Amino acid sequence: MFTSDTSRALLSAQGLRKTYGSTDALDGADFALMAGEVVAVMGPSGSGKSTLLHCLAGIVPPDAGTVLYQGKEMSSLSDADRSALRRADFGFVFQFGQLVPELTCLENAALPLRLAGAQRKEAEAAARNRLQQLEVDDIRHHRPGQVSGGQGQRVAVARALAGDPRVVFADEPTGALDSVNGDRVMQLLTDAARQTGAAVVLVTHEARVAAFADREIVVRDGKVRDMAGAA
Ligand SMILES: Nc1ncnc2c1ncn2[C@@H]1O[C@H](COP(=O)(O)OP(=O)(O)OP(=O)(O)O)[C@@H](O)[C@H]1O
Repeated sequence: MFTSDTSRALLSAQGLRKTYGSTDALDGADFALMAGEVVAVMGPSGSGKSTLLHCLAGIVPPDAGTVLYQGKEMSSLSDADRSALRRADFGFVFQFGQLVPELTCLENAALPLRLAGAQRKEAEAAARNRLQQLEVDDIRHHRPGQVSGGQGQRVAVARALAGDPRVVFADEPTGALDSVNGDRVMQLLTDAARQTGAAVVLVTHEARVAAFADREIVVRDGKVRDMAGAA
């Protein structure tokens, strides 16, 4: 259930504003995410969903408003500390184009851990666990160009989860897949997140994708509307 008690939230935002030229991408958006919760962010095209996700993840600085992660204001961190936080605590899945074509699926899944300083063996062992969980361990030696769209997205999810993040940010993770593959990716993503205790912020246009979440919110004209009980 949605709560305005942001003091208990793992990640929260208040009064977020972000303007691009004359466009108000966010116009006073509030948000709260509890630990382990899967929240779908819905809304029409151009309503501000991706901008909200980028501000919550510390990728884009809001023009006004605050983002608190574990009670700490993101804007108070240095760029280096924010990057370190993203590497340690956050995982990311996007619609497409996120796997490095020259690396195998296993190397791709292990990449964030390698970038965070883990040894190859240790990083690849953790990545293999996630590839198994996402049912794509068999294609671990393939390169992304040699696997299907659904398999590639499962590798991307395995990569996002390999470092045991507290929050996974997923922006239209099934947007390039047919409904059968999309549903499978969503089932595996949400099962794995629930098993590891990761919270998920899931941006999607599609009600069938949002149905995998615990709760839905709608972004409209840069503002957030809670949809608890209205699904
Ligand atoms: N980097 C940018 N430069 C200029 N305008 C931007 C930028 N990012 C977003 N916008 C604008 O801000 C508004 C919100 O964009 P955003 O991508 O957050 O919406 P969205 O709800 O995720 O849309 P979609 O569902 O189509 O992906 C749109 O009008 C968009 O054109």
